[in-house]
Amino acid sequence: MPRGHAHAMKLLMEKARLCLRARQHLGRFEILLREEAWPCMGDLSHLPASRQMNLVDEYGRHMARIARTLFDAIAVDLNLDRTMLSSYLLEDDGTFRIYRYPKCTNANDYLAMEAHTDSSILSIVNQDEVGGLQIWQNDGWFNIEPISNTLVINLGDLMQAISNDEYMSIEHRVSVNESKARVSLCYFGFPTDSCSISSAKYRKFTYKEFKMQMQEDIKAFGSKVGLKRFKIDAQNA
Ligand SMILES: O=C(O)CCC(=O)C(=O)O
Ligand SMILES: [Fe+2]
Repeated sequence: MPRGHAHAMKLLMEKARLCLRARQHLGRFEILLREEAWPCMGDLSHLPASRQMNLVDEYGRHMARIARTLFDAIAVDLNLDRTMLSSYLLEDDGTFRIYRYPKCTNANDYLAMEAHTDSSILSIVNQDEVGGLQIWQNDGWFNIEPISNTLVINLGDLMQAISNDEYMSIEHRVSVNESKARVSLCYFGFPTDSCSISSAKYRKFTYKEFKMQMQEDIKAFGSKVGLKRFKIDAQNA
């Protein structure tokens, strides 16, 4: 990708992503809405804003329920301490994002979202029929083809730490589409701030420490270093 273009694209996407018209605490969820999201919500757009918000809130509650069910099943598999389950995944504090990725010519030269791992416990992605989500697998990028009425679950960094690397955080990115804008609804489940995470391969840290370290790294290096910071015997960047 030409360097100048990559930079311009990055700024553009950052701007688009951070262009939050509303950042509201609606009861249980922090909801981040991108300005362009509403017009493309199709059958929702004719509804009054308060009704749209109710739907978003309701959707978030369903996502929290699904996240809880999945996490609790994984917790049984991992034999996690049952008293810790509610702090490992705090249902009341999920983050819900609605993304709209504009169509873009020269799709091969650009990315809609750079490769990354989620910092969450787990994330639930609902992508539309345009597609574009890709995961890194077997040394290559693998398309997650959209399947209607199907959600994609991405495991995040904190799941990896809790599970002592048994459930690995997946690296993913979003490609751009030349002819169609893409919309995705993404829910991210997180622990409580004070939740203490420890496993054989990681030194003990709280979710709050993880977040603070991430913010420091982003400031210093422009991107997160992530779990490597907490890995025992790892060379910290
Ligand atoms: O839009 C998507 O499908 C994925 C978004 C994503 O990976 C993220 O927000 O972390
Ligand atoms: Fe992600």
